[in-house]
Amino acid sequence: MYNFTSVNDVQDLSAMVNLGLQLKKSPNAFRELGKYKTIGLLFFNSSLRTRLSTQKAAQQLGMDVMVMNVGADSWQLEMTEGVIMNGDKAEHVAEAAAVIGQYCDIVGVRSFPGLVDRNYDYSEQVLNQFIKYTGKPIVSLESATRHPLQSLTDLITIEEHKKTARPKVVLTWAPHVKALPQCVPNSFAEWMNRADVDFTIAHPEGYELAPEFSGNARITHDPKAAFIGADFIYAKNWSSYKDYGKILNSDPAWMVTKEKMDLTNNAKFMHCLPVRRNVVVEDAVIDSENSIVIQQAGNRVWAAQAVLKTILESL
Ligand SMILES: CCC[C@H](NC(=O)CCC(=O)O)C(=O)O
Ligand SMILES: NC(=O)OP(=O)(O)O
Repeated sequence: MYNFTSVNDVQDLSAMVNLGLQLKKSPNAFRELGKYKTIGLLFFNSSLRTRLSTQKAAQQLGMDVMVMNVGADSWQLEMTEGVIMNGDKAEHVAEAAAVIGQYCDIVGVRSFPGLVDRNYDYSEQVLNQFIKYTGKPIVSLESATRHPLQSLTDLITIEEHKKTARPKVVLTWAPHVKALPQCVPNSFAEWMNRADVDFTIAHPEGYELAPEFSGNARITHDPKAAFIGADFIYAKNWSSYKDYGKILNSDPAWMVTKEKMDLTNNAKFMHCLPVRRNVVVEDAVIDSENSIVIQQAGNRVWAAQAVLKTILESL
């Protein structure tokens, strides 16, 4: 594996999941592998889990780590090709990425979508420019359309906690006060459609994900029905893909409540975090023993370490 930007970069999904679980048991088994190698982690947007877990994973493989908040710590970058740079942006991504590629053996990039121009976002302009100009392996730390480290984490967590061979997994939309990316649900759906699970997506009308992501998932527009008999409830807000970047619904009936969780097969509650308590999910659920959001966040380290180990072995 060279780049890690989507599930398509993973040759053997169950082997990658098992590697994550193996590393969780023996975190320092490969501490020599990344010695004298450097990873650069670039953040155009905020992060807690991705920033800390990826650093920890790299350190546990013996790597040196450099972290930069692009635009805040560095120069404002011009991302558009062929423009006259007479505005407020001092550096073009062509030079910035190429220079970063001189310093790093692997580069991680977080760059959320603008949620204005769907074609621009869904063509992954920013991620592809770093792939083009760094000349080094790129790991997505959440791009304009996907969050693959989160999705590998989610699959590892489901594998760890499932009680049946083919669990019923439900991705349920939940309200939010802001227009959020489709990255996490896109990516979760992409990975679940390749995993051995019974997968349902529940969302209001108008929140259909792009078909290349929702795939053959069962879809329902009923905020309760999918909870019946579920083994895993994965809650997430996203803005409309069809009416791009818009908030079409804020009905609190879509919030995850104990009443709805009581319809499940004693389901585990999952969320990628950060989560808006009592908007997305009520305290009674996220504070219950059915919530595995902290264990899920802990597994971010093992997902990142499995990916970095696999890339290091191909260098
Ligand atoms: C891992 C999730 C990152 C991001 N979440 C947010 O931007 C939440 C921001 C907020 O709640 O104000 C998202 O939804 O893609
Ligand atoms: N889930 C996740 O990626 O969290 P951060 O945005 O805090 O990194």
